[in-house]
Amino acid sequence: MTKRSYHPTDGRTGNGAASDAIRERRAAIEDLGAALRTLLQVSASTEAGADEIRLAAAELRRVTGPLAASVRTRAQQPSADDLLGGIRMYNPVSGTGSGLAPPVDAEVVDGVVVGTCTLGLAYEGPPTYAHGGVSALLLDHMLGYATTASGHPGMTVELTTRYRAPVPLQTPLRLTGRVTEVLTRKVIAHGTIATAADPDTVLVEATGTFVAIRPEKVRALWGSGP
Ligand SMILES: CCCCCCCCCCCCCCCC(=O)SCCNC(=O)CCNC(=O)[C@H](O)C(C)(C)COP(=O)(O)OP(=O)(O)OC[C@H]1O[C@@H](n2cnc3c(N)ncnc32)[C@H](O)[C@@H]1OP(=O)(O)O
Repeated sequence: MTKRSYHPTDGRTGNGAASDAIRERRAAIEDLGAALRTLLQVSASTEAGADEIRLAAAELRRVTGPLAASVRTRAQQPSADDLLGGIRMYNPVSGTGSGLAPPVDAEVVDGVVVGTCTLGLAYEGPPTYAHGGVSALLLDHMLGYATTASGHPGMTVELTTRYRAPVPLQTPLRLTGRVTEVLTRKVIAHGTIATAADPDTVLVEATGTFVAIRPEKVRALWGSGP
């Protein structure tokens, strides 16, 4: 069994060349991301009174100030990222620095991307189950990971999701993504969501088409490059 994955702070980095300062900053970003995730989940589930909620909101605005003093623009990539090394700290699905990300932890096992995550109450759609758009987000990521890992990166041009059964919150999940067909510029991939306890019962599946970006499109979208 062969496995491949990337992680920003435990040495499994893309190029292994991060300086101590970058590693330290990534660890701090992870710390903040973890705190934000806890906050997001608690904020979506707290039954505290209005006074406590207002107090927390004021405190949060206060601590945001120093961070907001130095921010990047849309045109700048995060200095802690390593695009070619596969490290994106703020990816909204897998980024350990993102409060939005569950985060999904994924690795390639024998050509299939296998991911795990648990969705908290902040991702609720129908009561006690995940929002369907969140499932689509997770699957788009798994399929995109699979196409990139197969050496055929591209952008999603079509994603078809089939919701067979609701995805339970606060339950460890198992996600998969695999490339099923490589055409000239198009790659087709398929992915699934199941619970970790019952991986053979597919709750949601998706098929996606990804298109390799032509150099002129790269220039049009990102100028000299993202
Ligand atoms: C260990 C290894 C670790 C690796 C570690 C990686 C980890 C990291 C994982 C991150 C995973 C993130 C995964 C998220 C991926 C997004 O979410 S991407 C964001 C969402 N997608 C977009 O915004 C794309 C929007 N679309 C576009 O900008 C343009 O369509 C594109 C993609 C630039 C292509 O434009 P274009 O070059 O002008 O394309 P065009 O020549 O018109 O069409 C090319 C082909 O595609 C076909 N096509 C175009 N549109 C469609 C369509 N809607 N349906 C079907 N076919 C279509 C055309 O028919 C044509 O096919 P052929 O005629 O050649 O057979």
